[in-house]
Amino acid sequence: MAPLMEKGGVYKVAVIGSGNWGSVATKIIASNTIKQSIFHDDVRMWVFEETLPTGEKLSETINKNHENCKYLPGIYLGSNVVADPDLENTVKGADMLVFVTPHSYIKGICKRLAGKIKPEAKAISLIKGMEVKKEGSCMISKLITEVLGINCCVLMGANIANEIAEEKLSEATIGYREDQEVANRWLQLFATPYFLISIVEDIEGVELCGTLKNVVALAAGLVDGLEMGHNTKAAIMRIGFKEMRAFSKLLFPSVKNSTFFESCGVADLIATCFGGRNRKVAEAFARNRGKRSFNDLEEGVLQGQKLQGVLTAQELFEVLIDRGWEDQFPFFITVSKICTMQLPPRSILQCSSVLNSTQLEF
Ligand SMILES: NC(=O)C1=CN([C@@H]2O[C@H](COP(=O)(O)OP(=O)(O)OC[C@H]3O[C@@H](n4cnc5c(N)ncnc54)[C@H](O)[C@@H]3O)[C@@H](O)[C@H]2O)C=CC1
Ligand SMILES: O=C(CO)COP(=O)(O)O
Repeated sequence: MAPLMEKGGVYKVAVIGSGNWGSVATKIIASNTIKQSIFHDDVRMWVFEETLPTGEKLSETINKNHENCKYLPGIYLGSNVVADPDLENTVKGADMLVFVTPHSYIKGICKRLAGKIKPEAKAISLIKGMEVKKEGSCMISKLITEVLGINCCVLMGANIANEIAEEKLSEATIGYREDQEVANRWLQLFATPYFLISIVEDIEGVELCGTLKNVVALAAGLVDGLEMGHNTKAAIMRIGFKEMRAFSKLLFPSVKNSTFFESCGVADLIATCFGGRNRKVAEAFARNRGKRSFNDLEEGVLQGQKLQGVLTAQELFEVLIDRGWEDQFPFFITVSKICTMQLPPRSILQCSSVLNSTQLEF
């Protein structure tokens, strides 16, 4: 296999995205590039530019204070992080591209980048979501590969960004297809003593775990908002986990059972159902008895950060209907109908008994 770069070369890293996780990922990467001679010290981070209430531009304050005061306040990113509002300039000459934006924006970003990146560049997606097209569903890593023509791995896991920002111990999973050498290079870029990473050859399994757990987290938040207690929440998580696995294996028969027991699987499900933003906004939704929409609550509760689960639930609904699988996934169907206010939050409790009675095995 050809080496990723000539020996003695320096890999230049660019991060596309600078939200909550994007900023933490950049901090981790910047702490590693400065220590390891195979990487170029500077890490360029694309900022979707915005003007702060002070009148300053977000990218300018990041470069001045080495802190993302909007999406990750109080955390030093590293003096080798360069915030850049110019997308094309951010990726210029980069050998390693880290994609970490809300999934709804990624297609537009990739289209803008087509033909502007090094042909031999490698990518990794930290994005938890999928794209639904007329021809069927498409994982984000595949979309990146298709539009940019480059290899793309994924990194998913129980990774509540604010906790990793404080360097509290966490694990993550890198998923790859065929080229383990590339996956190892990504591990070198991300691993730290507080961020422990395993590698699995099951890119779809890893990415679907990261994507689908956001829908289960919404259900967990609904249960919290309905004040149903720990047993009900555990039941909802178990049923959701079962549908995650069944759906993943129906969509990609190559998905491995073992992937669900990596950090990207059961661990991320637990972390997100207890500490994530999807859970938080869904709890507020249930407390408001479904009278305020998710969009409305997202704006107020997250202040610029974005939910992935609601859009994913809708995308999942489309796939299930399109494939005629709706009867096999009552939990996913119910969550999506609650999100669009076709069903009240309490229906989450009814759908679990339906599923238990069907006893579907996958
Ligand atoms: N925050 C977390 O704890 C974790 C997040 N993730 C995943 O990382 C991905 C990115 O999430 P975060 O970094 O947390 O972002 P975020 O939700 O904190 O922030 C939203 C980001 O979207 C940007 N944005 C707004 N409008 C835009 C537009 N029109 N075009 C492009 N960008 C726009 C904002 O500038 C901001 O950077 C998501 O897929 C999420 O599921 C994964 C693990 C942990
Ligand atoms: O993916 C996450 C943790 O691994 C974060 O989930 P939320 O987007 O629900 O905060």
